[in-house]
Amino acid sequence: MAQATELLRDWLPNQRWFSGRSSADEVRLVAATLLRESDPAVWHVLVETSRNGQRDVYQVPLSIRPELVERLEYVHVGQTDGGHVYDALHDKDASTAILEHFTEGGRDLGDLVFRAEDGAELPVGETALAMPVEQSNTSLAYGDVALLKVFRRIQPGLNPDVEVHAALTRDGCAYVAPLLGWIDGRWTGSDGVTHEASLAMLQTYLTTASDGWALAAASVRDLYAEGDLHADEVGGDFAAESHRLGEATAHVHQSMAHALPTGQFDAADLATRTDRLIERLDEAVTVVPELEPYLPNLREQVNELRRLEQPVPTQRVHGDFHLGQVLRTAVGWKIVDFEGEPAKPLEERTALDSPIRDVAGMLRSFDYAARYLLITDYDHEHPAYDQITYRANEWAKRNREAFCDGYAKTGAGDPRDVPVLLTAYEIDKAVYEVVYEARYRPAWLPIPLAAVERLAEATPK
Ligand SMILES: Nc1ncnc2c1ncn2[C@@H]1O[C@H](COP(=O)(O)OP(=O)(O)O)[C@@H](O)[C@H]1O
Ligand SMILES: O=P(O)(O)O[C@H]1O[C@H](CO)[C@@H](O[C@H]2O[C@H](CO)[C@@H](O)[C@H](O)[C@H]2O)[C@H](O)[C@H]1O
Repeated sequence: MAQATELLRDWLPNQRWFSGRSSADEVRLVAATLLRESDPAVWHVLVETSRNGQRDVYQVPLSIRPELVERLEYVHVGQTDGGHVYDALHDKDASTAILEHFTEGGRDLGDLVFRAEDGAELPVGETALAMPVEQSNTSLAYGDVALLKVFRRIQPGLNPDVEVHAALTRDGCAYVAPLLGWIDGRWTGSDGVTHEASLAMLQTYLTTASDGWALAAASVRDLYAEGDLHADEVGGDFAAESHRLGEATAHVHQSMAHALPTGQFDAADLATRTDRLIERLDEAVTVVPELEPYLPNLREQVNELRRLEQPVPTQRVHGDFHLGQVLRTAVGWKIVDFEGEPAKPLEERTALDSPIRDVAGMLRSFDYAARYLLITDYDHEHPAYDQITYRANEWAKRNREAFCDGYAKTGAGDPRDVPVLLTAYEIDKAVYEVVYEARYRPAWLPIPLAAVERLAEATPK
C-alpha cells in the first residue's frame, strides 16, 4: 500500500471531489482494509492529505490488477510492484466486493463496519456502475435496486445524510429513498487521535426518477417557445408539480420534526441568528463588491428578525434545498441529499433551524429555473428579450406561489405567514448564491444579483 499511497499524491488533485486546487504536500495512509484478495484485489483505503497546514481525510477504495485494462485507463492511478492500481469505485468487477459485506446483521472488519438496516432487501450479487455526475461524492448504482453513495472527503462523526435517512426511513416517510445500510469507519490521524465517521450510505434506487431541475427547465423552455402564451396556458405548465413538491417538502419537514430533535428560537436566539446573517452579508461584500449598494437595505430587512414577536419553531432541516435535490418518480416527489451545504462545518449543518430556510431555498430555485435560459440562450439584443423576461417573472411567481400553497395545504403552516423570516432567509440564500456564482459560474452571476436587487427594493415589513 505504501507505493499506492505515493501514487495518490499526483492522482488526487485531478479528482473533481478533491478540495485542494494544487497537489497535496503530503499523503499519508491512515487505514487500509482488504475487501477481496483477487479478481481484482480490492482495498478500502483512507488517506490523510495535508496542504498548507490543512489536514483532510479522503476515502479512496482501490482495485489492483496484474494488467493494464484499456476500459479502466481513465481511472488508472498508476503502477506498483503489486500491479496496476485503479479507482475501485469505477471498476465494475470491484463493486461486488463492497456490496457483499452488507450482510444481514452487518459485518465488522475492524476499522470498517458494514451495517444493514433491519429488514432491508439487499441486492446481493449485483454489480455497479458509478453515476456519471461526480461532485463531492461518488455514487454507485447497483442494478436499478440500490444506490451506494460513497462520501469522498470524510468529516468525523455521523454523516447527516445517513442520520436523516435512517430517521425518516424508520418514521415511514414516503418522500425519501429508504435506507438499506451504511458503512462506518475508524482511523488514527497524524495528530494521534482516533476518529470515527460514516463513510457511505446504501439506499433504495429510485427508478423512474427525473430531477426537478431538468423538469422545471423543460417547462420554462416550453413557455419561452410560446412567447405569446402565459405560464398557465402552455402545455408544459409546472404549477401542479410545484404544488405537489410543496406538499412533499412539508411532509418531510413534519417527519423530521417527529423523528429528530426540535426546539425554538426565542428572542435571544433570534438576535444571535440575525447577527450571523448580517455577518454573512458583510463577508459576501468582501468577495463580491457589486453587493455594496444593496447592503444597507438588505441589512435593514434582516434586522427585522430581531423585532419578531412570536417564537420560531426549529428542527432539523435539509439545509441545501433546491430543484436539483428533488426527484420526480412515478409515485411522486422524493427528496435526496440531506448533507446540508458541504462547505459548512458539521455542527452548523446539523444545527436546528426554521424549516422556512428550505422553503426559501426552493423559492430561489424557481427563480433560477425561470431565468437561466435568459443567460444561456438569449442576450439583451434578442428581439423577444423583454417579452421573455416578463414571462420568466410570471413563471417564477406562479410556481413559487403553487409551492407555498402545496406546503400550507398539509397543515404544516403557510411560509408566507412569516414574511420577515422568509425574506431574511431568501436574502441569505441569494447572497450565498452571488458568492457561489462569482467563484464557480461567473456567467450565471446576474441571476442571484438581480434577485438581490429585487429583494433590496422590497419594503421591510
Ligand atoms: N435514491 C436514488 N435513486 C436514484 N437516483 C438518485 C438517488 N439519490 C440520488 N440520486 C441521483 O444522484 C444524484 C446525486 O445524489 P446526491 O445525494 O445529491 O449526491 P451529491 O451530494 O454527490 O450531489 C442526484 O441528483 C440524483 O439525480
Ligand atoms: O452542489 P450542491 O447541490 O450542494 O449545491 C451547490 O451547487 C448548486 C448548483 O448546482 C447551487 O444551486 C444554485 O444553482 C441551481 C441551478 O444550477 C439552482 O437551482 C439553485 O437554486 C441555486 O442555489 C447551490 O446553491 C450550491 O450550494
